[in-house]
Amino acid sequence: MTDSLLSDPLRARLADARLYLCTDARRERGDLAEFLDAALAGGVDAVQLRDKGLEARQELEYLEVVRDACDRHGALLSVNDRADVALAAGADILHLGQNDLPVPHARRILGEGPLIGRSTSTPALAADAMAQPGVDYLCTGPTWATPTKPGRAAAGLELLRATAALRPPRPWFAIGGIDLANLDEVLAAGARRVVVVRAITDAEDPEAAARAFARRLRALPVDAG
Ligand SMILES: Cc1ncc(COP(=O)(O)OP(=O)(O)O)c(N)n1
Ligand SMILES: Cc1ncsc1CCOP(=O)(O)O
Repeated sequence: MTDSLLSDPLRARLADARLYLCTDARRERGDLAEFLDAALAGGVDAVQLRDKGLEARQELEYLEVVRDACDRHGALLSVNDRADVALAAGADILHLGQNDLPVPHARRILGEGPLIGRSTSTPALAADAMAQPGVDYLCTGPTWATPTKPGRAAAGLELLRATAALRPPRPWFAIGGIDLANLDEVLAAGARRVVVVRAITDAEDPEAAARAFARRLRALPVDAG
């Protein structure tokens, strides 16, 4: 990948992102649109539909709703795991885990278009991902164990401190068990961007929750990455 983050409009938008929401398809599409309008009005910068139970056709139907909501609010649309679905949905981002498509293969399918994000769970994996051409951002965690990703041990705040110490040249996000009550610990560990699920999807007032995250995340400067 090139490191010309700010010369590419999509990478510039990613560099500005602080709050990344993953949501499942538990809501009907009309309710999903309303929920997303609230979360995006509150300050969510990127939305991923993360629902392992959907077939591609259903996923695309839901992604239309997410695409429209992101367009209304100028946010980035992210697709999890599948390069074909990302292309078909006109996604801005494809997010890949350690066991998903290798980045060069995904890039071959995607061409120059969407950005690619990579999950990491140790500082060594983060360093490795940063060294890979084509990785546009990292996501590291789970910081705390979470029912949203069962069976995965907590990596702890130490993972965030170690990742921050690497001074990643690309944006990096902390994930896993993050909520408004522990956000200060996440920020103190050096993270400046977060991915959240339940803290917004389960919030009584998703707009207020997103606004509180965004205000506190945007109060601090980010590094070049
Ligand atoms: C933005 C973002 N970050 C991390 C993940 C987790 O991806 P992965 O490790 O591949 O796990 P699954 O989501 O596939 O269960 C993500 N999806 N999005
Ligand atoms: C997808 C994923 N990958 C690592 S933790 C996680 C889920 C985070 O969800 P929550 O914010 O509800 O803890």
